[in-house]
Amino acid sequence: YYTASPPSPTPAKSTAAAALRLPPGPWQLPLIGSLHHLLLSRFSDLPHQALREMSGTYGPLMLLRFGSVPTLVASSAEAAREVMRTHDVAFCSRYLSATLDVISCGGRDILFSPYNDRWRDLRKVCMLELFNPRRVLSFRTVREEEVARLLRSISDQCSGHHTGGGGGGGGGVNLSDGICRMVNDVVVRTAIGDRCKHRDEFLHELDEAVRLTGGFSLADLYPSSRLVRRFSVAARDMGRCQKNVYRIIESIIHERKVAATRVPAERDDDGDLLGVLLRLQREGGLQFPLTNEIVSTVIFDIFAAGSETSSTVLAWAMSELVKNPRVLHKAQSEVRETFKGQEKLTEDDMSRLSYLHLVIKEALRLHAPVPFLLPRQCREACQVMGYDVPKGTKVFVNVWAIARDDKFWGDGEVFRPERFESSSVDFRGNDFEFTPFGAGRRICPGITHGLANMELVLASLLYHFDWEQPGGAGSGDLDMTEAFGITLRRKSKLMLKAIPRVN
Ligand code: HEM
Repeated sequence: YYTASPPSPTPAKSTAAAALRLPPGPWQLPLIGSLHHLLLSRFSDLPHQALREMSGTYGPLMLLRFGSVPTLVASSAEAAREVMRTHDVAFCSRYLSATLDVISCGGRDILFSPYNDRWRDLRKVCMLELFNPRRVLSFRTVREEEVARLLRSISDQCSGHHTGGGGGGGGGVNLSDGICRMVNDVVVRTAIGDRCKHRDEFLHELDEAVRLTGGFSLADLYPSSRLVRRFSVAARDMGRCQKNVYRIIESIIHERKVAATRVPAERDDDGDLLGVLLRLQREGGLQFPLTNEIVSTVIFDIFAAGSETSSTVLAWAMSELVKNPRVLHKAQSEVRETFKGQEKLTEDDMSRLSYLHLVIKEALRLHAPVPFLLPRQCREACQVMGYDVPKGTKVFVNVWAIARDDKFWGDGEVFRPERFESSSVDFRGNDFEFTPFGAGRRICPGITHGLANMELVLASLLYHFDWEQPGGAGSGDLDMTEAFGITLRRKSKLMLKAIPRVN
């Protein structure tokens, strides 16, 4: 046994590695490295929690080895600041695991692309066409329509128009699925101008992708072993998932191209992101050929990153509200008193609320949907908090743990939106205690978009319905178990009883 195996992906250079001052970490075994510490932990299926516990012993900057992959784990605000601000240039590339390699077509997208000119260009196009505040605002009607559809579907379930458990009784409304479909419809409409008729199949594949890309499958632990990859169930499932997802997206692109040739006069190139990408593909203008594959990967990124995150946070926010009746009552009173007598809420109304925004902030704090951020990779050897980090090391920033750290938050595990009332701590990448969207060059470009997708729906759910656990269960009984994947969802679907509010 040795305490720190050569962290560099080139173990032959062990003499050079021995001279390095590597970050601390638990002892390692040949072949599996530090994996047994994770597997033997009481949080074996929740690595973000297991690593938080380990950081209590080894400190805020740890070096572990999972299979053959040296992994740096940052677990404090100071360590996060070093990674995402002080050494942002060194850590702004992505680590492409075997499963991520498959779903991102070798990192030819934005989310998992290495730090290069193609990533910069694609990100710039999306910033201009999708993410800037003016553009986000222009999609307001889309959000209002989709929220109205969700509310109608919940009302229908309450009045028994829908089979499968009425909202007023039985098993309750499946709010997880309702929210997920609604947010996906919004994001897809903003990216391609219309709903996706294969939406449910797409969401099913996305579920699979989220589960498979957590980073701890055999293929991800031994990325250089062709044998492991060949026999890995996760790699095989991921391949199938990738084929299905790209078949759906390619059919959307194909239909769009055919429609454009049929009625060229009605072609609105700049109406949505897909139109812009197809125009750029025809006209050139980027520093690289915009192939069909790249267009598909970018559209997939937006569909996936946009809907998975916001719907996960919304499901957690509703769970916390039902679990904390005091907060639910306060948020509901604010919405109902502010808009008393109004038939429905619009986006313009959202600026008149204050507590609701704190509820969303607190849900983002307690349930950072991407617990380790998207994995980064050290591009050049550097020193972090006095330790050497070798080039090629995979990096996790445990933002989930940092946002619950009692040293900073006091009662970090408690859902208490009021904590933000007198605090200037924000999630836009400057306060490293709270970075659910990341920070630095790879910060999420969809913050405004994501917030807009959450505010109106949460306010409307509270305005139009009362919410309870089905079957008269008390609020304390609500299952809050997490399911680990590249995002952190609820393990069980959120089933709640919706009681329409009578004005
Ligand atoms: C609650 C909402 C959201 C959360 C919490 C969230 C969180 C994140 C996180 C943690 C990252 C990785 C950051 C890093 O590594 O530093 C990310 C990246 C990204 N997000 Fe979001 N996101 C949200 C909404 C959205 C939306 C609505 C979109 C698009 C419509 C979007 C598109 C992206 C893209 C394209 C990236 C990749 C950026 C890059 O690698 O350069 N996100 N997001």
